[in-house]
This record gives sequence, structure tokens and C-alpha cells, in this order.
Amino acid sequence: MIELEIVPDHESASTRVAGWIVEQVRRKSASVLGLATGGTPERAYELLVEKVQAGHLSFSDVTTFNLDEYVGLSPEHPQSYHAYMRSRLFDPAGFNLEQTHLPDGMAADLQEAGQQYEALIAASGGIDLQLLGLGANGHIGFNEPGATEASRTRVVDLAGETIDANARFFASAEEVPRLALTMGIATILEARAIVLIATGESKAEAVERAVRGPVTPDMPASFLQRHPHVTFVVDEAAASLLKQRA
Ligand SMILES: N[C@@H]1[C@@H](O)[C@H](O)[C@@H](COP(=O)(O)O)O[C@@H]1O
Repeated sequence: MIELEIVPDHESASTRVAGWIVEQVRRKSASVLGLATGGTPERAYELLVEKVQAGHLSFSDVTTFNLDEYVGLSPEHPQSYHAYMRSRLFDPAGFNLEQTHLPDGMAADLQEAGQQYEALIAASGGIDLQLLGLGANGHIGFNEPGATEASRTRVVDLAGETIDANARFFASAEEVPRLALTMGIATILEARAIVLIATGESKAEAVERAVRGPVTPDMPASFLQRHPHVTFVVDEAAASLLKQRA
């Protein structure tokens, strides 16, 4: 069952999601957080940084695991998810980089890197709270349509629409990597709690199909229906089709 929180706009969705993370860390300082990239969670990260800088929050005992990374981009590449996380959250919120983990998209053996990532997550005790964004095509992490419920951290081909959607962060679509290393659906579903943030009209169809549609690899986010503690925080625009067809 997916729980829905419909809020007016992106700002209130960001506030809600940041609040969720704050509550988790206050309840358990040594929380293991699963983190997401993309444009949607940027504001939530900003709000968390403000709290840390004001002395109201500390991530000093937290461990983090990110969902995914492009294959072939070094951590220094400005569009790598390593760089994204360092600039948006890890550096300004005072993380020690040893607390943070992202898949190694530069590994010589990517399959082995995926297995090692799974082992690290397991050794940490598992993810307490996983933050997710949502692709307009229904992807979570980089689990594109076709991803199976049993999938684990592995190399995937990016869908054409994902390459086009993410081209805005690169000089051109040609520069967007074609491959990524991503946690699988099974990896994500093992988190104890999941919160997904989706805002804007471009996500409305994916939200509606994920929440109401059949559970199918065609809509990877629909697998979240199988998780006992998952909440979607969506703004009015992203909830528009849910409301229309209610
Ligand atoms: N791999 C990421 C996802 O983790 C993210 O949730 C999604 C949506 O991105 P945005 O928030 O920019 O719409 O696409 C990216 O490609």
C-alpha cells in the first residue's frame, strides 16, 4: 500500500521530505540513509544543510548509500552523482566522506562492484530510510522499464527518454553516459521505510500508474506497492491525474 501525501507545491514537498529525514536522524543518530539525486530532491538537501549549519541537526553518526551512478564518470566529473552529492549535501552538511557510499561507476569489474555495494549495505545493517525520486517513465534509481522485482545492484542501459531528460545537465545529449550502476528493485524494497518525492506535471502519469496501476516491470515504481512502509510526497501537479481519476 502506497501512502500518499499531497502538498501544494515543490517547496512544501521539499520541506516535508527534509522533515522526514530530520525525524529519522533524531530518532536514531546512527541511521543508514538511502539517498537519491536528480533535480527534485535538491531543495530538500538545501533545507537539511540549513538545519545543520544552524546547529539543529547533525549527520555525524549517519551512513549513506546512494541509489546510482553513471558508468564512466569519475567522482570529479561535475555531472557525476558523486559530485552532485558532495556539492549539494556532503560537503556543506559536514559529512566525513567515509560515511558516504555511491556505486563505483569507474570500477574495472562493474558486476563485482555491484556485488560489493550490496555487501556493504548488508554490513551496515540495511537502509533505514530510502529517499527516491521518480523518472517520468517510472524509473526509480536507474531501474528503467523492464527491471524485475528480483533485480539487485547491477549495470543497466539508460532508456532513451532518460538520456533526453538528463541531457539538460550536460552540454548535449551525446555526453550523457549510456550505462549506469544502480541499486535494484529488490535492494530498494529491503529498506525499512521509503519516501518518494515527485513534483510537477511531467510526473503525473508515472505517479498515477505507480500508485493505481498494476504492479509491472513496465512501471518500475509500481513495485513499491509491495512495500509495507512507503509514502509518496507529491505536489498538486504531480497528483493531478490521481485526483481526476479518483
Ligand atoms: N537516476 C535519477 C533518479 O534517481 C531520479 O529520481 C530521476 C528523476 O530526476 P528529476 O528529479 O531530475 O526529475 O532521474 C534520474 O535520472
